Amino acid sequence: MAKWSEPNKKQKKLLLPPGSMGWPYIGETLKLYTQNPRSFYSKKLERQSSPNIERIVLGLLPDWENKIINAHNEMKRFSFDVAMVAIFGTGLKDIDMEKMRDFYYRVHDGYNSMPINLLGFRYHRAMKARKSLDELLKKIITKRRENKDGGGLVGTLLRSIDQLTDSQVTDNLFGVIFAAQDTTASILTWILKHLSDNGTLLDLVMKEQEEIKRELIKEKRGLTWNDTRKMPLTTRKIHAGDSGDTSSSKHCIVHIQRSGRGCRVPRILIPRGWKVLPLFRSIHHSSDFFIDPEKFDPSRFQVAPRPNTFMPFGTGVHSCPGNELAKLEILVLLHHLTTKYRWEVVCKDDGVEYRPFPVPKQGLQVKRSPSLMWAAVEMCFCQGRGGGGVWVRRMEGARAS
Ligand code: HEM
Repeated sequence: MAKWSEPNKKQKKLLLPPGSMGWPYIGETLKLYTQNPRSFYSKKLERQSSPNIERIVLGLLPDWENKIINAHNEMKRFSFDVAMVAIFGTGLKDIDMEKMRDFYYRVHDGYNSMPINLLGFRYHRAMKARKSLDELLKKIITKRRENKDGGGLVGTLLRSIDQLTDSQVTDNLFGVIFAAQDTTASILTWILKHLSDNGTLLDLVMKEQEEIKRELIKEKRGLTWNDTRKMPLTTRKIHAGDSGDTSSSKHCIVHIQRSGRGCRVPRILIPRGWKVLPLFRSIHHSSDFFIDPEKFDPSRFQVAPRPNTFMPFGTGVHSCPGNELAKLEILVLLHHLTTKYRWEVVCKDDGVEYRPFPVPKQGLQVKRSPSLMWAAVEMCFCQGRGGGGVWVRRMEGARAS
């Protein structure tokens, strides 16, 4: 069994500051051992993921039966489960998922809070949970190493054992869960809302998905990665969801390194050595590049946007290595949702909340879906129901698949 050693000078630079709960230097770490920060999740793995994602979706949707549920919370649950499969592969039996989720949620709850490390404060709870999460992850890592289990991202990280310390592996795993969960959940929540608000778009998506479903029934098989390539319309909805309300609130750091005084953009001189944080959301919402940018209009993506005007997954070496996985999981969920259920946002336009990713605010009323043939999923943003987001209720009478 390999031994963990003290980090060397190069590794120390990559560790989180002591006591930190924040974002690890994932891209840097990945670059260190792969020379390519984009390779942690291969195309092959992504393609093999559809059955696992489908299993998660099929486990999740019936859970909504006859209940009012908070869609944003459900989407967070879903994207967390998918992230777990991406990280640990399919061997999740040895992992206490609920414990992991609980610790992670507590960290998440406090990472943006006042840094008061005293009993009773959110930050304190988050720090404690981060420690417990680390211990849990380290136990799994040790077991995986002993069993020479090379599945998932953790397998890839462990193979780079000469270069990564124990803490670096756990930091990276934590960072990937963080990067994978809120982003995807936020986009899915908005897509559900926008599709529900726009019956014509929903009909078009349903039509596309029904066609694929017919093929699956005929060939008696589940959804594959290739099937998701035949969903251009639904994919455009994802782009619209990502560029509209949801457009990534992450940022990309541009380090101004040019010689001389710096770099000049129209009207502003950015001095040499400065770091600039472009906010992609403002680019996606700019009427310089998009007609009626506030409108949820997937048809705008029938034509490719101008270069560098649409970057929901970032750009450059630190752009999102999980982008294909994210699109895959969204498409798989939308396929099952639109072919088996009908839903309705019942309380509309109560505004947007940033946590930090945009999600619908709480505080709207529920209205029942008129559909008879379909199972209906009612959604609203109800005040005081904890967590906020879209509230969903599924009703009886689902059309058999
Ligand atoms: C729709 C969902 C997602 C969106 C909109 C999104 C967006 C982004 C963006 C904009 C960045 C760049 C941040 C920057 O430049 O500072 C990023 C980085 C990253 N994303 Fe995603 N992401 C999504 C899903 C995922 C998923 C599912 C995973 C993993 C399974 C993931 C893993 C990562 C990682 C590890 C990074 C850091 C890369 C680096 O620093 O080099 N993301 N993401």
